[in-house]
Amino acid sequence: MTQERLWQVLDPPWGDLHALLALLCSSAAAVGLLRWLGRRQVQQKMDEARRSRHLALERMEKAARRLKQENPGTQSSQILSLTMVELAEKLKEGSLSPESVLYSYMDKALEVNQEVNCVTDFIHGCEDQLQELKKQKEKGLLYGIPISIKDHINCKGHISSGGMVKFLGQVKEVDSIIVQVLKHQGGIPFVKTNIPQTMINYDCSNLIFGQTLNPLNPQKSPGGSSGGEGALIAGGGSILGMGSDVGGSIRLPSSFCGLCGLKPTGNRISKQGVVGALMGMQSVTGVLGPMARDVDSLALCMKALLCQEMFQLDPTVPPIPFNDQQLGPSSCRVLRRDGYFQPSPSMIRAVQLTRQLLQDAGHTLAPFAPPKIDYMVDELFTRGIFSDGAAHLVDCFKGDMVDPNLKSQYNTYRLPALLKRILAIILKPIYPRIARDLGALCGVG
Ligand SMILES: CCCCCCCC/C=C\CCCCCCCC(=O)NCC(=O)O
Repeated sequence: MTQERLWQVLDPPWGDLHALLALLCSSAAAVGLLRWLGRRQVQQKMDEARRSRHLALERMEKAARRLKQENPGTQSSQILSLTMVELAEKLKEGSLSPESVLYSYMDKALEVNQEVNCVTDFIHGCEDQLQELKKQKEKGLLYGIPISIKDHINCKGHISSGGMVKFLGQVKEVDSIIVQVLKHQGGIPFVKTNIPQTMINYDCSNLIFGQTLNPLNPQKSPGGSSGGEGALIAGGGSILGMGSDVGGSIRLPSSFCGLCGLKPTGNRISKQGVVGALMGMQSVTGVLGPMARDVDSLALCMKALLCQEMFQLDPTVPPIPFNDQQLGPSSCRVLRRDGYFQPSPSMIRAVQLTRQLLQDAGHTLAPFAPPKIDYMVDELFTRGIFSDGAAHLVDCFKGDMVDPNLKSQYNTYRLPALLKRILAIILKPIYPRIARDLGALCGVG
């Protein structure tokens, strides 16, 4: 009776329940088919990107072989053992040729990549650049230095994937400003390196290019998000790399891989020409910066980057050159613990040793305790980077698959704000920190 009345009200054109069921089933099948097609499209794009990488690495192998044949008698192991400052000097005085240095690093990078999966592309224009260098009237500060570039920093003729399917196939038509300046200073960008999907992560894995391992211990992560850089430089396949950092993406992989990394002050280096998942946030500034084996290399790189070329190409960068003076004895603050994360015994020991070394080198040291650490982390940092409630970040996953390493993070980001707030209230007595994270993930407004 009720069913009959329902049919009367609905006045179904199909006539009976079977037709309704058939419609429901076929709708479900259509949805399933569309999803399957969508996933297949994503899979095809990822396969295509992997094929391109494979071809690029084959091309790199051939180029290295050719350069080797053209420069017989080069002592690659000797070149690879030089510090960046020593290498720069030898290149400048002409006792080493940019060709021999480039192919030594290309060879080594290919070897390291086999072990830890850190290279995503070969910047084939580096061969033309060897010729360009010969035309430059003055030898720049990075003359002939091979440089690795994090995936998301645009290089002409290459994609910047950000570890996301949505950026695949978008070949960049111009170099980012940082790459233009590196080239202006004689540097030779030669490979691009792996990152985690979206780069908002401290590991280094994405579904397109896979997981990067730590060359010091392949059971471990190199850290992220500039993890491909960390792994390649620590493995000896690059002497200088360009990374980026919002909340640790240069500092963490540098630390995990036993390297030096610098997160410069916001807007010190132009960010024009990079892709990312967190665009436009103003309160927490993302920056590009160098990673290398020692501090002198970072200083040389910063000196090279902070030049007229950079200030002219991007007038929003304050035209303040590198200040050599500050490399002398200085007054430093030592952060023994930040009051938020528990340091491991090895970290405590490392800080103590560094403190001693700095003191012995004549620096004046004083303790430093960051004020209001909980407020800084939760309210200024987390709420700052997710000021839109992580909406833009969640949007980046549309038409993509989520890397298993990011699943729990992603699922948390996409909870409705009301649910995040309710969960925060429930979890507050047991897990106050997670509760504060959830509150901060609601964003502002
Ligand atoms: C049960 C799961 C709970 C998940 C809670 C998630 C809370 C997330 C809070 C903060 C995460 C912040 C991650 C920031 C990573 C930043 C890395 C970075 O610097 N990337 C920028 C870059 O590469 O340029």
